[in-house]
Amino acid sequence: MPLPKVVIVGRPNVGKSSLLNWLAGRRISIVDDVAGVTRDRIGALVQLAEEPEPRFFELVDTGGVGMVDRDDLSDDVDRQIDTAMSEADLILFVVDIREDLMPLDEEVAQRLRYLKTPVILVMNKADYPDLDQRGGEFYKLGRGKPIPISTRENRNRKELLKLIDKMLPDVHDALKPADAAMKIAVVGRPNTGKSTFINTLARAERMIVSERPGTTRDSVDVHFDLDGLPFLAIDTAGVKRKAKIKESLDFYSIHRAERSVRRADVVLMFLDPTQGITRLDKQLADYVAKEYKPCIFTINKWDLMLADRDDPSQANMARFANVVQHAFRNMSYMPLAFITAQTGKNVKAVLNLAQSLFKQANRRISTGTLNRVLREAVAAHAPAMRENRAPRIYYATQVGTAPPTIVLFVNSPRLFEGTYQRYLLNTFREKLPFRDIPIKLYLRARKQAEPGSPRPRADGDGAAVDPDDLDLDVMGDEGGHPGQGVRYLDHEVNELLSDLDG
Ligand SMILES: Nc1nc2c(ncn2[C@@H]2O[C@H](COP(=O)(O)OP(=O)(O)OP(=O)(O)O)[C@@H](O)[C@H]2O)c(=O)[nH]1
Ligand SMILES: Nc1nc2c(ncn2[C@@H]2O[C@H](COP(=O)(O)OP(=O)(O)OP(=O)(O)O)[C@@H](O)[C@H]2O)c(=O)[nH]1
Repeated sequence: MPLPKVVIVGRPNVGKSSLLNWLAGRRISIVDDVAGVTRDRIGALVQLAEEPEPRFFELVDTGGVGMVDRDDLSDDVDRQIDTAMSEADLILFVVDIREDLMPLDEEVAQRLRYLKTPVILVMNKADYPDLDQRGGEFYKLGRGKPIPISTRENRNRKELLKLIDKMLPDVHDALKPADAAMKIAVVGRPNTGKSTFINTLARAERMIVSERPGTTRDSVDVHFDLDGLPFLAIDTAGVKRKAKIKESLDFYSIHRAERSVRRADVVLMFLDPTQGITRLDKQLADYVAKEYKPCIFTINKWDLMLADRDDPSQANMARFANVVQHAFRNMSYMPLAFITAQTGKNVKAVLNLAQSLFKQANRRISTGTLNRVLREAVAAHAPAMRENRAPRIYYATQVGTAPPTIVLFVNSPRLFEGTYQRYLLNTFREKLPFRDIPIKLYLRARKQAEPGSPRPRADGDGAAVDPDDLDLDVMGDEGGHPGQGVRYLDHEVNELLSDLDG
């Protein structure tokens, strides 16, 4: 079961980040008084049901995703909707009840109109009940009965959570059918051979290929079958169309690549070994990591690196693997594949590997297994004392898939350093079937050692929040160790496609 995702949209300054902090039970908020402050998308884990069967959803604030161009706020709205569209199970559309209905509110409503995703219209800043009646105007947005709330005065938090609980579609139903195509995004700098790769796939006899328009202009989604497994290469530019404008990886194409990444189950990040690695490659890889997408560094044009026959290919691979590991040191779990798109060498193998990553991302580990691995990890290397307090881990549970999302119940999240969290993540990857993919880790405070006993709630509804009882921000998969876990893919046996061009 994937972790249900609730995404917040709305024009600047309506209180989107305040809402996120308030629902997540955070006292320290990351709120800024300046409208449209650039910040990264942030997420938090919100608990719906208590133990013994804790139930969570992930709340994502899309405000200020990427750059916000003040002159073109609708571009920002576009990005929010894009994110919501590709990720949300439920959307919280926030407006400011103390202001009139703004054109930008209407623009958001307009864009949401075409989505199937359920939407709750949230009127924020209803600091006292008299303000609620101002909300009549927002019925115009065509979203039914809006709910007035105040993050500042802590009004209607429980009511909103109840509504979210009711509206959140049963994610079991939303599960992909087993035979659904795996979506792969082929991204990378211009000229790295992405189109050649797709064309090679499209020409392969045993692949049934069909095209249909992708989400962006000039792009298509290419369906194909490989050994009975359906694949979908998304947002592929100009398949079979050889004449194309050599666009630089500018703002537009980064935007487009990011969109493909968001839609993808697995990303193939193309690199050209003859060109080295640039800042733009890093920017793209960072985005992939931030989205917790399984990814294969696909080093194409490997034929050119083999030109020097004196250099054994393995040594050459190891050298380039080192370069990649060094450049993307936080992403050492991502496997590498060396391919020659032009001849088809390893093209099939890279797709098999993608399939394996896809499976890993969708695996669910039982709480028993997870806690056995956790106990062993802690026994091998206990977290160090901090602030004269002993960090304690009670238990862990996997609350979602794709990415695998694990909640760790601890005495106080503050006591756990990043390095210890990374140690746990690496251990999980090593001992659980998550070897090649990012894992999301949340730390949550609970006071008692035994699951099942009541814990104080970081509820916000009048209850005092213990500063320790705050959600620690998601621990990303950062700071891996260069050189660790390098895997090459160069299966001679998988050269079935190698004579395509012949
Ligand atoms: N009166 C009142 N003000 C609020 C409430 N919630 C948020 N605010 C204020 O509204 C302003 C904007 O809040 P943010 O949470 O930064 O809004 P945002 O929608 O995330 O804004 P952007 O980051 O620009 O997209 C801040 O000054 C908050 O203090 C509320 O319930 N009542
Ligand atoms: N030697 C060699 N050349 C390749 C290989 N794959 C692609 N090329 C060449 O690299 C050049 C760029 O390939 P494209 O497939 O157009 O690259 P792209 O990434 O789609 O480029 P954009 O559409 O500009 O983003 C072409 O001249 C290809 O023939 C390969 O495996 N080996």
